[in-house]
Amino acid sequence: MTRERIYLFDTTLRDGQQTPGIDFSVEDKIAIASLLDQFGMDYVEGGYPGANPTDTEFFKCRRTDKASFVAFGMTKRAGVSASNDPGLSALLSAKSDAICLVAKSWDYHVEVALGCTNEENLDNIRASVEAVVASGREAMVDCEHFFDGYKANSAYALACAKTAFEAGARWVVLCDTNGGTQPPEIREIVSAVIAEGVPGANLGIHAHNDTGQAVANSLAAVEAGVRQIQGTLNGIGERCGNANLVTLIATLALKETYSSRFETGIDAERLQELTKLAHAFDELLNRSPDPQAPYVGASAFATKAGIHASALLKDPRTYEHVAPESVGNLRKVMVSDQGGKANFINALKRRGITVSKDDPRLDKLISIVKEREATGYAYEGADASFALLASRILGTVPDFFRVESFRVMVERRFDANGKLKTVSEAVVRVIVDGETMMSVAEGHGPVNALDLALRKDLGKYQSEIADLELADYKVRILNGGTEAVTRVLIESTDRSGARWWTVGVSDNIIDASFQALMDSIVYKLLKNRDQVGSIAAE
Ligand SMILES: CC(=O)SCCNC(=O)CCNC(=O)[C@H](O)C(C)(C)COP(=O)(O)OP(=O)(O)OC[C@H]1O[C@@H](n2cnc3c(N)ncnc32)[C@H](O)[C@@H]1OP(=O)(O)O
Ligand SMILES: CC(=O)C(=O)O
Repeated sequence: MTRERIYLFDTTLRDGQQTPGIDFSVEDKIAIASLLDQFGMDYVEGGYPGANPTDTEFFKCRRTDKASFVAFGMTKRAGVSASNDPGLSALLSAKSDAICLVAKSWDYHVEVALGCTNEENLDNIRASVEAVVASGREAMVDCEHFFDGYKANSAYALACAKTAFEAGARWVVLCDTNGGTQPPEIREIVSAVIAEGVPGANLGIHAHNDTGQAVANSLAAVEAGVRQIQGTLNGIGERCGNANLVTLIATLALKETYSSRFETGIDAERLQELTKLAHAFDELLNRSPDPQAPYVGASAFATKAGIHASALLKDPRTYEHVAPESVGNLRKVMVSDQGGKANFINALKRRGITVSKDDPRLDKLISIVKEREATGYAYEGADASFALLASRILGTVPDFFRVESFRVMVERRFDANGKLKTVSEAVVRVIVDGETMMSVAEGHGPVNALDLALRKDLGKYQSEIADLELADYKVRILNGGTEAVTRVLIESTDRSGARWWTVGVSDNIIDASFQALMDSIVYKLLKNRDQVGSIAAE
């Protein structure tokens, strides 16, 4: 059976730009447009030329090779001709393959926001689309508030959509601008528009996520007949965001109910780069990827429940709706107080440690992890601390060095210029091969000072940890009050690009940090010797 083509329209650089807290530079836009283009989107909407200097600059040249490069802007205003409307002129002079015009389709908005008559608005739509078509560009119209407009005055909303289509718009995009419409309403209204003469092959959907239904609404619209979906990477966008194209791409490709009837421009091979795309985008935004993002989150194929892990290891299909590798993600079986033997055996196997199910040391490891987690440790997020603990229980870890004592001071004082300053200083005494070394360091805060002092002089191991860097530091207070128990998680990295997490728990934040720092250094020394795991493999 031939499958119908669904066109993917990405508005990350336009509606995504309307996300609170997100502000793209021209360089950001160039990088993101290139990611989207290479991934295989059909349309990349770059922004609103004429609205701000960034977007005007961005549209000075075409920014995609394969995808159609789209400029966004509003229809002409009432009372001026298309050729005399400055906004439309700016749009027409932008270097784009297509122009997406936003048009009012709710009569209430025409009255309140535009302050013109319904007829004038229809005329604005018609004249603007005709101007775009005359410029040789593909025209499309985002019918703003289409679903709310349809519910208030279906004849007028339909008239707007039909006017756009009859004037030559390749796509008439039905927008759930306020994001409150529900999937059954989307299905019913899209079907009515098609029945009124705008073919599904010319209809698109633009859904917002204000009730968490943007993806479901987009799919409902596809089921009812639309053939273009607008959305953004990782669902960014105004307020609660837009339909998440990452989720939609995977669903359309991997769920039989859609994949048997539809295809997008993303083939199975490209789909395996989906996780990379989603994470690369977060990297550009300088934010951590959402671990629970469908398909691409770090937890999307992770399990810490013992019952699940046991079955999953017999056959992954027992607890996975699709194979993680189909979207370039990974299966993760974690260790925690929710885990049974299967979780632990699998976690150890990943580190090259083979241990049999009836080995009493395995029971000991499980009970220590469970006891420690009860006091606040969290090994599922601290892989390196788990590896060290397992290595210590199942085998041995060399005593590279011993910290005899440490002292951390925080002093608030006036400096030589009379400026009030808070200074942190740490002193650490370390014994390596029977020799005591004392290091002193000042840091931005007490933990930084302790870290610097600890890594300042490790005798014969010093050169080995020269490339060790702390990448992240997370503190979690496990119960309230100033005497609370604190969990510290530290992410470390080195020149090889490897990253590892370690954990410390104490009612003293410095002590908790010290434990995590120590684990990180010892892990690094083991790692340098390729001994992570293998020392325990007996
Ligand atoms: C649902 C959406 O996401 S639509 C996209 C929304 N995105 C943005 O607004 C971001 C970019 N916008 C901007 O930078 C500015 O709003 C501009 C440059 C477009 C316009 O700025 P200004 O001319 O100062 O107008 P302002 O923003 O105050 O108000 C919008 C104007 O556009 C008019 N307008 C709104 N939609 C349309 C439309 N579809 N067709 C014609 N005119 C419209 C409004 O009536 C209002 O006109 P008024 O100034 O005569 O009252
Ligand atoms: C056009 C648009 O972004 C909307 O209606 O939501």
